[in-house]
Amino acid sequence: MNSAVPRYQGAAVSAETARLSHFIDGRFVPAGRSSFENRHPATGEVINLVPEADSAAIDDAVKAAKRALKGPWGKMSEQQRSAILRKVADGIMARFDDFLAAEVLDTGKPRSLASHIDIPRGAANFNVFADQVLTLSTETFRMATPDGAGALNYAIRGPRGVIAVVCPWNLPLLLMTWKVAPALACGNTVVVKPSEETPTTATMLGEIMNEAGVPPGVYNVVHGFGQDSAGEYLTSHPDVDGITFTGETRTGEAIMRAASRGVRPVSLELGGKNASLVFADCDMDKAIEGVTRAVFANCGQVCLGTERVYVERSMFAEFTQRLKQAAEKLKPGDPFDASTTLGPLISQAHRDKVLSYYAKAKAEGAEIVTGGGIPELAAPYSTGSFVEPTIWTGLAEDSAVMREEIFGPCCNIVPFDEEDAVIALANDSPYGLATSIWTQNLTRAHRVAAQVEVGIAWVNSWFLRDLRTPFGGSKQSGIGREGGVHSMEFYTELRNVCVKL
Ligand SMILES: NC(=O)C1=CN([C@@H]2O[C@H](COP(=O)(O)OP(=O)(O)OC[C@H]3O[C@@H](n4cnc5c(N)ncnc54)[C@H](O)[C@@H]3O)[C@@H](O)[C@H]2O)C=CC1
Ligand SMILES: O=C(O)/C=C/C=C(\O)C(=O)O
Repeated sequence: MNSAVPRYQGAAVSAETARLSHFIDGRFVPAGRSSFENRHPATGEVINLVPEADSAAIDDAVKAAKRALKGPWGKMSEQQRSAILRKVADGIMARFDDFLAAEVLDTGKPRSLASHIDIPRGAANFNVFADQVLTLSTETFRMATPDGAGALNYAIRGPRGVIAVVCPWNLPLLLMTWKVAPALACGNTVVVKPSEETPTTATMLGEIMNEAGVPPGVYNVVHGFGQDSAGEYLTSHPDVDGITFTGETRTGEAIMRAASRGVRPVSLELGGKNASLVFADCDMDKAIEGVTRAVFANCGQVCLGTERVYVERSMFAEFTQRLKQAAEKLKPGDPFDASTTLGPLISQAHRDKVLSYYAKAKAEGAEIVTGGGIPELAAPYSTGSFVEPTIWTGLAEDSAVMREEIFGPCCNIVPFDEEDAVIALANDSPYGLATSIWTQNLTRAHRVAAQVEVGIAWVNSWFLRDLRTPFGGSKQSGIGREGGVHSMEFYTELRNVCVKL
């Protein structure tokens, strides 16, 4: 056990203040130009100190990753890599409680949520891509040649090389492993830059990688911020061969600019301003349950979440009333308490941003159905970054609150009369990530799903994920798709071999 990895005993928030390390070349390395505090969003208490990588530390990590491509990792068969990835998945499950406590401390999300979604998905990502790599195929073409003998073309796949993995804070382990697992399955090596808000589980995974037999240098973790810090140093490092990023659209633009130097490929999963379309012929109970999750799960900090709810006019009043009741049932507080259903926002800075939209909604003439402020909580949660779940009606389509990604537990509900009109409203957004459609008329469901300009259209569900399916956004919500074979496409380089017979 390396002392650089904190051990979490479950719910002790203030008891443990540890110092995290980078994980470079199979070792925990505390180097950096300075360190910064990582705080528990539910209370504001410091949970660990994190080193900020300077450009020399980033260079060490990238060089280690480059060397590892030529070492035992580069010589392993798909079967060997697949077996190792399964051990990584088993390792996460064996330390489930440690990962769970670390994720809850870093994010403040309810334990019940992280134990159902974040940690199991962290393990599942490794198992899915351990399978996927074993069934990966390529094309073959036989061609005619003037001498009549012909030629045979076949494609082979190889790893792209060193992949930079830049991650956000909303689903830290889940989103990081969603990229690391396929990258490793395809034989790449990675340098991960977790969000400065949630550095712990990526660091802990280093220990699991060592135990599973992942050779040194294959998985590296460096800590720090974005611009003029670890994120920028990493994405502009000339020995990085590809960059995968999930986060805000503006950051995606900066990363594309960095990737353009040296013409490196990027995979970007960016922001959203997603709509739920609720038709009068829906199953109301299911629609309320699904839209409640889509708006408020993870305190609204999910790129796939809904911030615009369009409801057919005949049921608008009842739906609004029932969503209000569901929002008011959410219970903020200690994320380790089983009865807590609403965590805090990730930070005070993010709370300031969300509250600025609450103020804008008021200024833009919204009717506040519920919420709009900060909940009253007893210490120590009174110093956490909680906000009230909030519902508005009456906002104009061109208001800032209806156009911009807020990333908080809030939505505006709008009545509609016609199917075509609501599709046009849903599509009138610079983003194109996800939509959920609520109707029992299957013909309508297929018709609407085919017209919404998004990467993911759910019918009578939300966040129902088959990890083999294409995942990503259109318009300003991203470039490329990950998931199943689509991840394999991004994380491999194809070479055509043409053999003259
Ligand atoms: N999945 C999503 O759609 C997410 C959206 N957001 C939105 O983004 C807003 C800002 O949150 P942030 O955590 O600051 O997101 P962000 O997109 O700025 O940061 C995500 C990651 O990118 C890194 N980064 C930032 N600037 C960079 C740069 N120039 N070069 C390389 N790496 C860079 C960060 O250090 C972090 O690891 C939130 O308020 C929210 O609205 C945040 C997280 C996830
Ligand atoms: O892969 C998933 O199931 C979820 C992805 C969610 C995001 O990308 C996000 O919220 O940023």
